[in-house]
Amino acid sequence: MTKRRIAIVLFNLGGPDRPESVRPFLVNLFTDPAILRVPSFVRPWLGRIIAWRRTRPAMENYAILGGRSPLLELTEEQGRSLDAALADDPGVEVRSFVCMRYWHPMSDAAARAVKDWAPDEILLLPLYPQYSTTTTGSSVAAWDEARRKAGLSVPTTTLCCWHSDGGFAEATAALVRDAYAKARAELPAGTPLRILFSAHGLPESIVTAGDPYQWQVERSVAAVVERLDIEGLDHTVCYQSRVTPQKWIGPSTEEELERAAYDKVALLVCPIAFVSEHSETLVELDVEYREVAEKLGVPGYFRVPAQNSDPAFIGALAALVRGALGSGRALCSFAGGRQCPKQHGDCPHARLAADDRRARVKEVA
Ligand SMILES: C=CC1=C(C)c2cc3[nH]c(cc4nc(cc5[nH]c(cc1n2)c(C)c5CCC(=O)O)C(CCC(=O)O)=C4C)c(C)c3C=C
Ligand SMILES: [Fe+2]
Ligand SMILES: [Fe+2]
Repeated sequence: MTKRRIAIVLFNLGGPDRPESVRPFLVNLFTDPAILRVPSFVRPWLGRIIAWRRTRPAMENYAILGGRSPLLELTEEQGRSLDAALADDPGVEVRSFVCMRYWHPMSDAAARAVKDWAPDEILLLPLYPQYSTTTTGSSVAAWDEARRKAGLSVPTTTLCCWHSDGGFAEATAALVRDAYAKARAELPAGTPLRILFSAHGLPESIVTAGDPYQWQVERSVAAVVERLDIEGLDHTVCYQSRVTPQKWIGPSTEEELERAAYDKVALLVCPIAFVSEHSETLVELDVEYREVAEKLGVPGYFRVPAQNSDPAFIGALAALVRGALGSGRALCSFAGGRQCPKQHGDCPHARLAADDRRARVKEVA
């Protein structure tokens, strides 16, 4: 029996592979219309200026990691683990391809590699659990352009988001449970412990324009907390990595460090929007925020590791792949495996999130 060949395209952001790549990587990022929302005649100039200004702090961060981001290796390993998890599935032959948005391998190279492999079907799988126009939306748009250029026309399913997926929530809860127990064992008896679910921030204007990301982050946290099932658990959601002067969604992770110092509670920080280690976990959370927490006198600072190729997490991805195969449509795991009838950014869940956000903005005003 011939097997159906399935290409899984793993989307992630990408990161510089050496110090000289930092500036062009940042130029790619800040000239993306999904990131810099200004008229198109201004964007190439303004994007380059912002990238120029961001280069030095970014280089300092990557220097701590040996001058490069570990994201590509970790994503490739996730791909190999996913292929291994699906290797014995009957009737299909699966191969993962990494497709980064702002540094190599980017969409053009990924589309060519997929075409050379000649799949019967393609599954676009963002390694972002929550949908944002700035991440998954941008990657899907870049992929679509690249696959057209490559002359690749194969039935394609897009998994738009999997923020509340049970397998993802359970795998994440298991990592949190383990780190929580270790933190408790290290802390003096009676020291209160709070979990900070720290997600990448977004400019507030992007969220009020209807981006469902913040709403989906809150759904992810609720799904993990439900599975943790710890009585009276002290936890909160906060947002890190602000890099532009506009107002970003909050509370910021820095504000939460201050509140923890004031409340005299130790912190366990859990990245909730990244499923791999990279500069924003290894430098921002592990070095910068730890230093701030120590200076502020927070009585303890611990971190939950990112999922990387954790077997339970890879198992959850494999289950998502099995559920999505063969639909040939845009899917949203939040719809319980049913397809989103509209474009990814316009799915009913995105609208639901936007309505919810507007209601909250009105409440505050
Ligand atoms: C306006 C700027 C940015 C928005 C909006 C944004 C959204 C966003 N990003 C991630 C995940 C990652 N971001 C990474 C790096 C990175 N992101 C920005 C800016 C925005 N991101 C910059 C300038 C950088 C470069 C690093 C730096 O200068 O500090 C990375 C990769 C990091 C690595 O190790 O290579 C990831 C992953 C999410 C999930 C998100 C919104 C939902
Ligand atoms: Fe980012
Ligand atoms: Fe949806």
